[in-house]
Amino acid sequence: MVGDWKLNQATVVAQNEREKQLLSGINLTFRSGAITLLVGHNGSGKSTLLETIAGLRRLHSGSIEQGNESLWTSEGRKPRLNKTIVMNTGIALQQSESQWFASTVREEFDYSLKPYGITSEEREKRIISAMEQAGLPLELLERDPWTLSGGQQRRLAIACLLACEPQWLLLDEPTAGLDADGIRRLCAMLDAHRAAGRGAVVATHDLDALLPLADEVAVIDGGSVREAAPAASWAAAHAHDAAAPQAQRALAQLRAAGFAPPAEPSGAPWPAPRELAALLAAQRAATPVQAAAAQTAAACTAATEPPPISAAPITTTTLAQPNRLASRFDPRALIAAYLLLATTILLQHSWAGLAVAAALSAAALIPLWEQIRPWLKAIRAYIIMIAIIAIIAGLHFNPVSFDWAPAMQNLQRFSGLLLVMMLGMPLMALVTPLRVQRSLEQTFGWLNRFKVPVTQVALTVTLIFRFIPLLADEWERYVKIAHARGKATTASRSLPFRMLLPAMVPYIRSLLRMAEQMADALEARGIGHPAAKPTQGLRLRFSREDMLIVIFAATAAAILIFIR
Ligand SMILES: Nc1ncnc2c1ncn2[C@@H]1O[C@H](COP(=O)(O)OP(=O)(O)OP(=O)(O)O)[C@@H](O)[C@H]1O
Repeated sequence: MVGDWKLNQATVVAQNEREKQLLSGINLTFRSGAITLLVGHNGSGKSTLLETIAGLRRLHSGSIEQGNESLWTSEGRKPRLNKTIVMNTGIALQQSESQWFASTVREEFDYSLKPYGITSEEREKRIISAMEQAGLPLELLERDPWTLSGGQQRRLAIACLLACEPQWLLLDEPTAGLDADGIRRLCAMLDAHRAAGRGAVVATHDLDALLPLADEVAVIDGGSVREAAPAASWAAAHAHDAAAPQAQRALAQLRAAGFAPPAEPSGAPWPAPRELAALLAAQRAATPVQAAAAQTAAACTAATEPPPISAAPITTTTLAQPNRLASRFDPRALIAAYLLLATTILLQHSWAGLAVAAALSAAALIPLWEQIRPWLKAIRAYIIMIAIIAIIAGLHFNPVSFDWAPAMQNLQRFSGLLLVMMLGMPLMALVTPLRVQRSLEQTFGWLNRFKVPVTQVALTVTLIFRFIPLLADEWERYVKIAHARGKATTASRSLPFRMLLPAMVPYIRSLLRMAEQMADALEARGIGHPAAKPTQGLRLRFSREDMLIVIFAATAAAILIFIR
């Protein structure tokens, strides 16, 4: 039997917004030989917590231990994951059905089992047993995993985990997409896992299926633990709230309006559904239609609000802030400013010109530092690449010497490009795809008269714009999957070289699928229909701030042309 998981003041911040806490000060113990459910609203932090326990997210502060061993070790230059714990733990991420790396189901098992170095007989035995437990016919072993149905892929994800026989299972929404038989098998598997003295932490909204099986429940809210209790007592006190918050609010309103008797301390905490329906019908009959509708709407709104927090307080930084920056500026001002600066930077042929361009770019970028931060690694890689290219350009081998002129020429050309790229980086965060589409339609709509397909071009540009950040997100997802399945011990974002290629191939396949979906989206949104109307609901207006941006860019461009 392995040790319990202990989280001590575990805090995690968003990778690209370090002031945003995703988990704050989590103190929890997950008992070995027990099943713990993580419950909470959408976005409360359950997946983040599971990924943090699995070492797929770095801790900002605090510690995580399994038994007496720490999850993170700092031997050597960089923090690494504890190999024993990594091998003990199996995680199924939220979209575990879209994680395939190999061309057949059998090879998927091989990929998952590779880090364990078991014999081929043992491997075969485990594969067959896992397929049977998951209810998958053995003839599927030679099929391409992507051709299985959604539910079969879910079952396969669980089967791949089972084959590794981990001591700890971390499951994110494991019942999603499973039919009744799949859920029954999952519960039986969890039961057997626990009976063998092993532990599981399961993030779920499916209390009907999993609460009867659970030993403990931890309620996550706003990245903090709101409550942790034995499952039986939690179910007695809260199951009704979790299962039917809307109905509970409606009952409270019925009581307040005198349509339902007040709750009696010794009576049932909850009326039977039939009784509640009868009370609602009585209230409807007595209340004018509009007032009843308003009351129902209020009940629904209240039901979506998170409940008050009784334990660890949430700081304002843990709450998601709407991206106001993206709707602050007119995309036309930003694009015009970018084009003015980028063109005049590329015209510079002297170091003095580049230095002035760098100073002007810095003036524009310093207020946007938070939007540049996610790109820092890419910028560093580009600078290293420029240096290498310059050295190669200057090197002569016969005889060995270094010619500074071509080296500096290359350095100058690529430095200008770096400034242009850096100015473009924050643009993604400063505009939304819809606003870009609207700005193109509003500016060039008059060309429709001359049969120029402005709407179609605007929609295409917009979707491409939307596609670019998805590339990075999808890569990050595959890195996480490769990390978890390959049992890497490096810090979660840096994949060991040997795992890069296996992650690359499915990533490219996934991009192709996304491109197909984009083409479908284009058609669905009217790209092939000339009668389709542009998005008229939004009217962009040039503000004083937009004007200032353009004036700053025009002045900078004039200076750059002058010194060129
Ligand atoms: N890399 C990130 N950068 C910024 N915010 C993030 C990042 N990853 C997660 N979040 C935010 O952290 C919060 C918690 O997300 P998480 O996926 O853990 O929620 P969850 O409880 O699993 O939700 P669900 O029930 O919908 O699956 C969300 O508000 C999410 O937007």
